[in-house]
Amino acid sequence: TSVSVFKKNSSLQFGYITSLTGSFIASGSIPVVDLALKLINERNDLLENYTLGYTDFLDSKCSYTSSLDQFFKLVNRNATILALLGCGCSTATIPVAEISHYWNIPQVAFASSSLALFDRHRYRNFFRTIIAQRFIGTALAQLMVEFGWKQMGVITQDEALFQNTLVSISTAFKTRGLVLNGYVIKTGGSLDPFFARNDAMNFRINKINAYPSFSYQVLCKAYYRGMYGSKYVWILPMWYAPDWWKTVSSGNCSCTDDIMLQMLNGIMGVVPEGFFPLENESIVTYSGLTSRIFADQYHFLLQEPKYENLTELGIAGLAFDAVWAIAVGLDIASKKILFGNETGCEKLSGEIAPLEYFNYTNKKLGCILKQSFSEVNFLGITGDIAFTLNGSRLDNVILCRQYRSSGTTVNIMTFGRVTVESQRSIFKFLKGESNTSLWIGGSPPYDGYPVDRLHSNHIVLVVIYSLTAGCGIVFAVLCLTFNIVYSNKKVLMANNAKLNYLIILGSAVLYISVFFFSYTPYNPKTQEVFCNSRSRLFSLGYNLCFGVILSRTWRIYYIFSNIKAKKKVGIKNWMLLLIIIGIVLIDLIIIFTGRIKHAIVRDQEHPLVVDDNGRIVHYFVVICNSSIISELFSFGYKGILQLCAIFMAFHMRNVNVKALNESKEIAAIIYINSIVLVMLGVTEFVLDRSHNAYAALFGLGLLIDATLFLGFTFIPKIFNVYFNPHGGKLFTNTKIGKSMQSKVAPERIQDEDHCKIKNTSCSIGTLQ
Ligand SMILES: NCCCC(=O)O
Repeated sequence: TSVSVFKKNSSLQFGYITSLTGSFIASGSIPVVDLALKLINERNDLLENYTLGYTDFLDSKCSYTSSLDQFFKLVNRNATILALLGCGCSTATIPVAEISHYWNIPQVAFASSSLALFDRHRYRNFFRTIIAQRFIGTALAQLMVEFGWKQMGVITQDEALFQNTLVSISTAFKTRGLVLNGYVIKTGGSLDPFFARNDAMNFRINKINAYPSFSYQVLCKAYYRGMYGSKYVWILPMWYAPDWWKTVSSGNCSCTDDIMLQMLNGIMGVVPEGFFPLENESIVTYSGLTSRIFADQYHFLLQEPKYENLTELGIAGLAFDAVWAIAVGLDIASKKILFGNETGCEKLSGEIAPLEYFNYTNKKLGCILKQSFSEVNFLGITGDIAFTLNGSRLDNVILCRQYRSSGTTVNIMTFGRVTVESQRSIFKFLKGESNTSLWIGGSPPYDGYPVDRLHSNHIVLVVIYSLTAGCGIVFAVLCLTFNIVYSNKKVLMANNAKLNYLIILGSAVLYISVFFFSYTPYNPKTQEVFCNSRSRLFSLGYNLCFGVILSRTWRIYYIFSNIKAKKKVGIKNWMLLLIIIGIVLIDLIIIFTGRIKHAIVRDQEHPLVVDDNGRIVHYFVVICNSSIISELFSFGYKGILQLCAIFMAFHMRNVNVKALNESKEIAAIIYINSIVLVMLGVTEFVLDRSHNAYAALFGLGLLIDATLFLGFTFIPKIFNVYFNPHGGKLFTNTKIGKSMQSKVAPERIQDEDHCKIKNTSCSIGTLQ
């Protein structure tokens, strides 16, 4: 049926394809299209000799293929159309807009806001009254900044419109340094990937970038997951039909209207101002209507029997303006034709002829039509209707709106607007609106952005270990005093008292390093310094002590292995010193050549903590491992030294020359140190990210080791000096086990030891 109201001389027709079914329903445009035609055809100053009408309305089903199908049907009819109104949602419009210019007709859309349609090379004859979703990202980013949010989750329906909006959001977010966690879900696909993300609950601000039925499902699912209330903010496109959330309208029954009302309350979003009829309801537009009258008439029409089953369209004003744009465009064209004005279209094929004689192959008329539509400029019900070079309207004002429900009704309130300018964008609350009217509690909810904190070790651990290490240092000072005061006692002279200074120094360094292992400064840079210091202090202290023990072990082992040799076996002081220096140096070279990598990594002991204010806290620790190779080298090196010591200690297990060779104490040190070394190695390689366990075990190992070296070296000597101040019994208890008996006569050891103590020329491995 052809729709035209008042007949003039000739009739002009446009095609009308819209999405009557599918993801986006724009059937509610029919009454306003009819209303616009009625008003246009009543006018004498517009399309004077013509009656404008559309052939019939066709359903693009908001689908790519259905839309193309309808378009081909339309252009293959006998009746020629001069323009196309359509084709509903962006998904349906895009493919038709790509080919409609081959039929030389202009296409005007009122419900296709995809950014993709900006491409003039592809969509040559395309115009639209709807504003493109160009500034949605910028406006959202501005709101994020305004409310102090840093991150947002976004679930996007896999459709052209939303894919492009997602790009616009992520570009704007990147510019502002905001975090976007996006999921794209196919239409009809499962929403689980979005909700099952590990960190889904961390995102308290979520944007649904989708058509209404998809949004319904997301909100419904969010309800059952408890993702609503004052702690969550959902952001929606704000151009949905007024009743989109109702169970009946959405065709969805997983949630009740009550549930959806609960979900809707507080939901906010942004939408270009030009989507809606003028806010100032007293301005009379080109159509002769004010926005108030338009709204009243629309609601009145929707009650009429022929329209009663249609879904109210939130953007009906754009459909109304689109019909007016077609009328004005055709009117301009008819005047150009009347005056023979074909400027810019001269070289094209086809005759300049009245509009009623237009056919799809007439490029000249097609060109005039396109040019005429480009010149359209009038005040529509939604604002100024004029097209830029890419066929879209200019609009840089984005409205910020919020659903507010009371009882069983829900209203959409505009609370602010973002004005997007080339350099910056500005958000302003509307009069009477503020954070207080927007949020329960008067301030924006927490966005779930984790607060990063550097974890420090438990204070009890730090205190206990520091006190113990302090006691250790006091003990080292006492040993030092003892070593100085009693340096002329036989028990010390017989055991290279000077080397004891190195043990004292090494142990003190180990005690000091305990503090560096247990205390963790809050500043990452200071932590790095601590990290560097502690690994070096540990190696230095350990090797000083163990170097002395090893060199002494070797001395005894060497003497007793060469006891039968004719030539006197002499081990000089400097030889032992050289061994110790060598041992220390090699490890320090390993430590210093291995690159120390500082990394701030998630604390495995406390990966995620919610603090008293409900904020998510991510704890981090600074780890400062050398490269694994250098760590392996360093511990491997210590392990090899340990094995050598065990080997020698094992072979001397039956030697017992009291006070001279300390073989029992040395053996005890070596065996106990083996266990400590294993503990340190395991801690270093396995527990480096569990900072408290690491500090506790490594610190314990160091305390044991330092005390072991000091204690076993000095306590027997202190006892000895106390009970045997003159060293009289020093050489009376000499036993040599089976393995050594064959090699040495006890009298010889005694004699040679004795000679040393008496400060004579001596050769049994004593320092000279
Ligand atoms: N404002 C409705 C947009 C729908 C679409 O572009 O598909």
